Amino acid sequence: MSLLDTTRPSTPGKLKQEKSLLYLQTHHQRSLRLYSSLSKFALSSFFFLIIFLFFSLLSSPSSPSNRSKITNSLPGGSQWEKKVLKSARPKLRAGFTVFVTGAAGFVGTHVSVALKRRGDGVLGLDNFNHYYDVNLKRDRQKVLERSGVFVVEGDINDVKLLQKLFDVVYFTHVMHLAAQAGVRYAMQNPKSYVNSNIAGFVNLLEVCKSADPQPAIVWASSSSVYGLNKRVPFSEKDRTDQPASLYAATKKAGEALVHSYNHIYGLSITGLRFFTVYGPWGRPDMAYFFFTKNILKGKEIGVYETADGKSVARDFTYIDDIVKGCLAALDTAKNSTGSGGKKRGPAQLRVFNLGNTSPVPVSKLVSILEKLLKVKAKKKVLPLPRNGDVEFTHANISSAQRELGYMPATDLETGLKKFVRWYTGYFSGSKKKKSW
Ligand SMILES: O=C(O)[C@H]1O[C@H](OP(=O)(O)OP(=O)(O)OC[C@H]2O[C@@H](n3ccc(=O)[nH]c3=O)[C@H](O)[C@@H]2O)[C@H](O)[C@@H](O)[C@@H]1O
Repeated sequence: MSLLDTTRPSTPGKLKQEKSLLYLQTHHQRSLRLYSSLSKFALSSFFFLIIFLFFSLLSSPSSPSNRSKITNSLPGGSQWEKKVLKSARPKLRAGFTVFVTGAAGFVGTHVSVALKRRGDGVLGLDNFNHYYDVNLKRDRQKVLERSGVFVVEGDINDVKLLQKLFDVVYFTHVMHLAAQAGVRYAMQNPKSYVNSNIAGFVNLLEVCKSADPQPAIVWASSSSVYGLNKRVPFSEKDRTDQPASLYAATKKAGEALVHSYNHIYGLSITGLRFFTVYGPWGRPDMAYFFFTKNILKGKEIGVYETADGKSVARDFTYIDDIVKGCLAALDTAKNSTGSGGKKRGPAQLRVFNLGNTSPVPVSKLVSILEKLLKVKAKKKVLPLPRNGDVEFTHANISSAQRELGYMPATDLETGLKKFVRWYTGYFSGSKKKKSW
């Protein structure tokens, strides 16, 4: 319109015609210009888009090369399978191929490293749950990696994953240590105990029973199955039908489950009743660990005593002794007799106490820690809460001694010294943290 406004027509009649003609012409020209610049813009945008898509396809994770890299490192991918096979391959010809569940746990890490060191193949599995500090589990995983043990991140409740692992590797043995541990936490989260210690265990047994050939299984039961048993020292022949906690009940359930899998499917199974295992890289939910932490921080610690005024006592067992017992159980395990879910004959079924045979009152544990840490503890004596704790534990180990050659060699003071050395190194952030 501005062009029309500035053109002054000579006659008014002509003006209308000229004006409309001029309007049509200029409108047409403007439209042409507009269309041409629009089409130029569209064309260049189109080219720009093509170039952008081309480069983003090249660099994006979904480009064919990257995509295959990612899928290869996921469970089932070829890189992943390579790692699994490398870790599981024994160095020695007669070496075992052991599947260790709960491999990034306290006992799992120690057992896996010991097996790998002596030349067995080890594949780990761990779900890295948040029951306690995951950083500690990740640091244990680094230790395992340095020893050549690959830990698959997954849960024993994941049947497909277990199946996949058993398809890829022929395991001669399974060392089943994955569990929801801790006596007192069972009151807060009972389901997690049922989920891991019963449902997860059944999944694992199902996969093992169908494997061809079947592996021999060694698994972690607990001293807590003795519950309210009063006969001391606790013998494998004593009654275990009075669990004092849900945790103990799920471990006892595990013992009943393995009986049926042994009976029906011919799986060779050995249960190990661990007695309050302690040591470097231990579990922060256990008393010796959080007592150390709280004593060093000047915080109060609650020391339980029985109704008649005695300190509760535990048959504290050092980790290295437990590792020896686990390896001996694997070494003496006979082959399973079934295959592909069918039993061919009776199979081995064993249960052993792995303890230290010398119960120590918790008050004594505290005085040893005070001496080692050179700090006086702020103790508060409390009545033993009704949360599933038992008053004392004491292992009779004659059966393990006879059949496994098990002989604990570390007393509580020596073991705690090693724990305190590790603890102070690890939490000071020094390079010692990285050493095993
Ligand atoms: O061997 C076992 O059967 C069990 O050993 C430990 O269970 P627990 O012996 O209760 O070990 P802690 O929780 O470290 O307790 C050790 C002792 O310290 C006492 N305690 C615990 C906590 C506390 O605040 N004060 C205290 O005096 C307990 O009553 C117990 O006598 C493990 O946590 C279980 O997973 C394992 O199965």
